[in-house]
Amino acid sequence: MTVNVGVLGARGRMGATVVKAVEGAGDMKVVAALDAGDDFAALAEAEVVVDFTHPDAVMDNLKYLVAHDIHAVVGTTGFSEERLAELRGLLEPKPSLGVLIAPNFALGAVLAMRFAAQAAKFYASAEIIELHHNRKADAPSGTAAHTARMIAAARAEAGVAPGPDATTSELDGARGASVEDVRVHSVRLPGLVAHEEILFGGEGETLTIRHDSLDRTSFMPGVLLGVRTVLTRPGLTVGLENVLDL
Ligand SMILES: NC(=O)c1ccc[n+]([C@@H]2O[C@H](COP(=O)([O-])OP(=O)(O)OC[C@H]3O[C@@H](n4cnc5c(N)ncnc54)[C@H](O)[C@@H]3O)[C@@H](O)[C@H]2O)c1
Ligand SMILES: O=C(O)C1=N[C@H](C(=O)O)CCC1
Repeated sequence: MTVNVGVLGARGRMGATVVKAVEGAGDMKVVAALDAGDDFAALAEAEVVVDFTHPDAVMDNLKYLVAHDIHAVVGTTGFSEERLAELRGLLEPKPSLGVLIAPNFALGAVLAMRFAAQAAKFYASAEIIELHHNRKADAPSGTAAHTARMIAAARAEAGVAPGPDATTSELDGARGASVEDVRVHSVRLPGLVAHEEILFGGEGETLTIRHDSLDRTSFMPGVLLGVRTVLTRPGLTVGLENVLDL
C-alpha cells in the first residue's frame, strides 16, 4: 500500500528535505508540496500531511487538516500546553484521526531526552544548552523545552527538588530561561544545525549528555516512521519516544 503524503513548508529547509525523503521511500508518495500562500485544496488526495512551517502558522494548518480528516505529522515547534489542549478538543469528535507532534525526529535526540529523564532522578541540579543555526525563529528550541519538561516530570515522580543555586545578582538573561525550574541557554550561530547538551551536577562530579544533528537528513527516518505510524495511532501523540520501541 502506498501512503499519499502532503508536505507543508515544502520550500523550507526541513520541508524540502522531507519531500526528497518521501520520494525516496518505497511505500509513500508526495501528492502535494505546498508552502505559504499556496492553495490547500491541493491536499485533497493526501492521507497524511507533514508540517514543518512556523510556530505562528502551525495551529491554523492543523485546524484545516483536522477539519478535512487528514492525519498529521508535525515537526514545527512552539506547542504550549494550551495549544495541545485545544488540539485534543479538536480531535475529540474525530476518533479515528491521528496527529503526531515531535519536537525532534532524530533518534539520538529522542534517546538523549530519555537518558536525561533517567538521570534527573539522581541529580537534583540540571541545566540545558541548546545550539542551533542563526536562522531559527524560536528560542528556546522545542527540543530543549520538551527535555526540561521531561526532567521536571521525572523529578516530580521521584520527589527530587531542583538543586540549590546561590545566584543573587545577575545580568538579565545571564542564567538563561527557566522552563519548569530547569535553566535553558540558547546559542545561535551560522554553521550549526541542531545540538543539545544536558548537564547534570552532583557531589564531586558532572554528567553531560550531548546530541548533534549534523545534517537535516538525521530527522528523516523519524519523520517517515511517523507517517507510517500515525495512520493507525488515533488521537494526539506528543514525542517520538511514544512511537519508538525504547
Ligand atoms: N521536529 C524536528 O525534528 C525539527 C527539525 C528541524 C526543524 N524543526 C522545526 O520545523 C520548523 C521549520 O523549520 P525550518 O528550518 O524548515 O524553517 P524554514 O523557515 O526553512 O521553513 C519553513 C517554511 O514554511 C513555510 N510556511 C510558513 N507558513 C506556512 C503555511 N501557513 N503553510 C505552508 N508553508 C508555510 C515558509 O515559507 C518556509 O518555506 C521550525 O519550527 C523548526 O523549529 C523541527
Ligand atoms: O532547526 C530547527 O529549527 C530545529 N528545531 C527543532 C527544535 O526547536 O527543537 C529541532 C531541531 C532543529
